Amino acid sequence: MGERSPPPAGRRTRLVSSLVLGQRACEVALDPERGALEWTEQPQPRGGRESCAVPISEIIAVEETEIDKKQCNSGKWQKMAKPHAFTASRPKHLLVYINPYGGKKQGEKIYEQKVAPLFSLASISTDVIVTERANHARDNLLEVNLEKYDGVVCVGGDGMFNEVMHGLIGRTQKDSGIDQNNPKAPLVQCNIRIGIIPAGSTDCVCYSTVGINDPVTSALHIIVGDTQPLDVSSVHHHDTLLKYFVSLLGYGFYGDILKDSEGKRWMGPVRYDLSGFKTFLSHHYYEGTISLLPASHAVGSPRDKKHCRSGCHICKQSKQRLEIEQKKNGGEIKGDDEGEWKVIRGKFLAINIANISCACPRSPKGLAPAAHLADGSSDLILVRKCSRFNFLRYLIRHTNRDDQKLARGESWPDFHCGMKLTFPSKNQAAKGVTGHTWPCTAAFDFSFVEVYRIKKFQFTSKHLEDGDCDAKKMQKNRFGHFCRDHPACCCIPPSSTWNCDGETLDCSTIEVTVHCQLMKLFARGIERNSTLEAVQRQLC
Ligand SMILES: Nc1ncnc2c1ncn2[C@@H]1O[C@H](COP(=O)(O)OP(=O)(O)OP(=O)(O)O)[C@@H](O)[C@H]1O
Repeated sequence: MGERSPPPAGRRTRLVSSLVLGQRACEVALDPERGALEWTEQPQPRGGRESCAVPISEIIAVEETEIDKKQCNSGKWQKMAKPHAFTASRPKHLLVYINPYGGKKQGEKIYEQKVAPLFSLASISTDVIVTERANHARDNLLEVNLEKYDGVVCVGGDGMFNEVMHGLIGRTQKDSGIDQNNPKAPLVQCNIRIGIIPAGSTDCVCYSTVGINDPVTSALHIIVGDTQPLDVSSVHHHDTLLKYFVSLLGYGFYGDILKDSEGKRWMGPVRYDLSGFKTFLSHHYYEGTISLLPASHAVGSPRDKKHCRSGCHICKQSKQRLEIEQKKNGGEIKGDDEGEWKVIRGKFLAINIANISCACPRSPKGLAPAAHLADGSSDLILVRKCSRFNFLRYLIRHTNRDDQKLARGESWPDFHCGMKLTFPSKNQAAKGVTGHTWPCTAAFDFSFVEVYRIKKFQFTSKHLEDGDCDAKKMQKNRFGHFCRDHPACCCIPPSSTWNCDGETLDCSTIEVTVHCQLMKLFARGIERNSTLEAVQRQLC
């Protein structure tokens, strides 16, 4: 480096040099205007010239060699004098929590073999804590001196991320004197970013925010200091905070599956398939009253095809509109000024609130394909009482093609985090197996399914509205007579359980509030032309 080429008219000086890549000679240029390092092959006698560029902000380390040295294969990577100089957002010091028991118990190995060497190459120093019990990371975050860290990394699955998130949100509110038990309290945004190194069973949050479950990709997002804001919802029972969630809050079908699977932990992930099958057969519905506050600020709808992608303009616009709305209300979240509540009563097989798409490798589109990561809203999906056959069609349709064709070789839904889709084998495709045609186009188009984009939500189970005496009557009926509607179990349970990001909640009466961009991740959202985009395109 060091040679200067004459600057093209109207452009700033570029730093130009040459580089030998194997047998090929390249011209290398540092272009400050584009913020890119470009290299172009010298023109070949037979023509053809390849050009590549990498954003300067994504360079992790530089190898330094002596100019006249013919052989430069020392393999020694030099750390740059100012390794963090490229962008101010790069982390220098990280706090890392590893769950040694998450997923296939590979957390420590994944971190040591795939992530730690990259952090070291990028001159990032770390304090590593291997957790010794559940909630170790959460409790530690409530006390540790966070000022010296530029980010927190969790190595594990969704449960581990949830723990770290609860620790950071709790710590931020505690430091700011905010009462988390007050459902109307405006929570303070957490400024410290979380990086997720996927090492769990599902890793839905990582998949929905990065587009792939790959420890190296996640490590690179952390190193280059990417930032992805993320909405978080709080769940209260009267004046008590129950939990926060970022992906799914489900009542009825998904709550019952989780409840049933709890006693089968020893079976591993297959327990969800078994409990799912059992819950599907029992076909329980639950009565209750839903009150929802539509997300009037949100641009778009749960039915549109504008999926949340890197640098999403829908998230940006929605946040701006929400801020204007809140300023109009004097910066406070006040009851009536926020909009008109809608009340829905009925019998439901499933009530799902999705903060994000809930995509995962087994369900690449997710439960709510159009849900956004940071628009201050959630997608509410109500599945009203319907026949078992129709409910199965709905479950299968979740990972179905939108063009009215059921995926060829369709299979039983995957109940763990979404629905399973089976593609035809090459042989089947060659034989022209094309699948069936159903009368509806997408999961949300069934007459018994309703979807809303919301910012607040309340639910009261019918047995609580009617008073405890009705619940007692139902308990009595349990052994009294055969239940016509529910032959599988002989009675209707008075209420289901809420499945809150994979954990059960004890209360059925709850209040949910979406907090716009409460958290920040080391991620950049799903990029266009990513692996996930390719899979999703295949599905549409
Ligand atoms: N040392 C530990 N011993 C026991 N449990 C732990 C420990 N560290 C963390 N946990 C708990 O283990 C639970 C599950 O962990 P994690 O999410 O990493 O894996 P997983 O359940 O296999 O993956 P996923 O949540 O993606 O399905 C978390 O709720 C976390 O609180």
